[in-house]
Amino acid sequence: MLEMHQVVYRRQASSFELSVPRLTLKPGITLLVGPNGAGKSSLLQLLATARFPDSGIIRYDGLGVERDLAAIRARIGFVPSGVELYEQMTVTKLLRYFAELKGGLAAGELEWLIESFHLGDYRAHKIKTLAQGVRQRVALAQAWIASPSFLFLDEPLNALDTLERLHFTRFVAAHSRSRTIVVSTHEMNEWEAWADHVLWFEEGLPCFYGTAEEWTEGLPASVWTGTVVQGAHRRFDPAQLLHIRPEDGYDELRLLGSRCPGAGFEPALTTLEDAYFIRCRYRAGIAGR
Ligand SMILES: Nc1ncnc2c1ncn2[C@@H]1O[C@H](COP(=O)(O)OP(=O)(O)OP(=O)(O)O)[C@@H](O)[C@H]1O
Repeated sequence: MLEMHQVVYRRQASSFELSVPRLTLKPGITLLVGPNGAGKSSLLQLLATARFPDSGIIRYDGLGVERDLAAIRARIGFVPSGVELYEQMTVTKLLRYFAELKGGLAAGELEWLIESFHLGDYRAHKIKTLAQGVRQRVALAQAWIASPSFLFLDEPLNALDTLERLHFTRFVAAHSRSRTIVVSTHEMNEWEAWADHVLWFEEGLPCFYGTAEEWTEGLPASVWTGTVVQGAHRRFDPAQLLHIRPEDGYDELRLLGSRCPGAGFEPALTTLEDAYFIRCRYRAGIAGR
């Protein structure tokens, strides 16, 4: 359990302020979403103890940084955005080095990391020679050293190819039980099947935290799919339109609306990303904002 209480953090050399009055993050996968500059990376840096708040408290299963920083850090795995790795080290040496910082490798752990993150072909390769996606896999692998209870992943799918994205999201899901994992992402669709909770940030403030079901329920609009004659989509507000697929003589539409947009339309399942669009578009109409 991860608890934040009256946390305020002001970013130096900018007017940005992050403020979390009260928030308890539950075990499982929490998707951290919000626009550029909302404070997602800043929040993850605070949670990972890479930065400290100006005021307020963060507790990790009851432990606080003022007394138990080393013990807390030993239980955290962190992948910052744009992570920098030691370019001259080989993959094996780098993983061993990160493991030393966390108290050493358990028996078989190095092999498990190399296998889990598909790094077998790169053991003896220097970091500077690796493609971006392979570097990212090394960055992800180091976060799993020592089986952390808390994982903070800043846009972890960046640079991964399509198959590796699927592999990684499945891997995280398979290892999310009894861990608190916070994943910042602009790609909600890729986490659709695995997200337990959603945390929405805007301008340094949390404006929603709840289960994935709560995120998609009770919204002021739904998603509708249907067909219209070609060009007729122009009668809809462009902000409502999610997809337009031109077919032979007609357009297939997917759009947001508080009621059925007309004959030939039917309700569609609201995805996590749809709910994000709805919440942004109808913000003023959503209670609790
Ligand atoms: N290195 C920096 N120096 C000074 N200010 C910064 C720096 N990085 C971010 N900021 C400020 O902090 C604010 C929050 O940035 P942050 O990176 O936490 O947002 P974010 O939600 O992660 O954005 P993105 O989706 O683009 O990654 C930014 O608007 C910016 O003003």
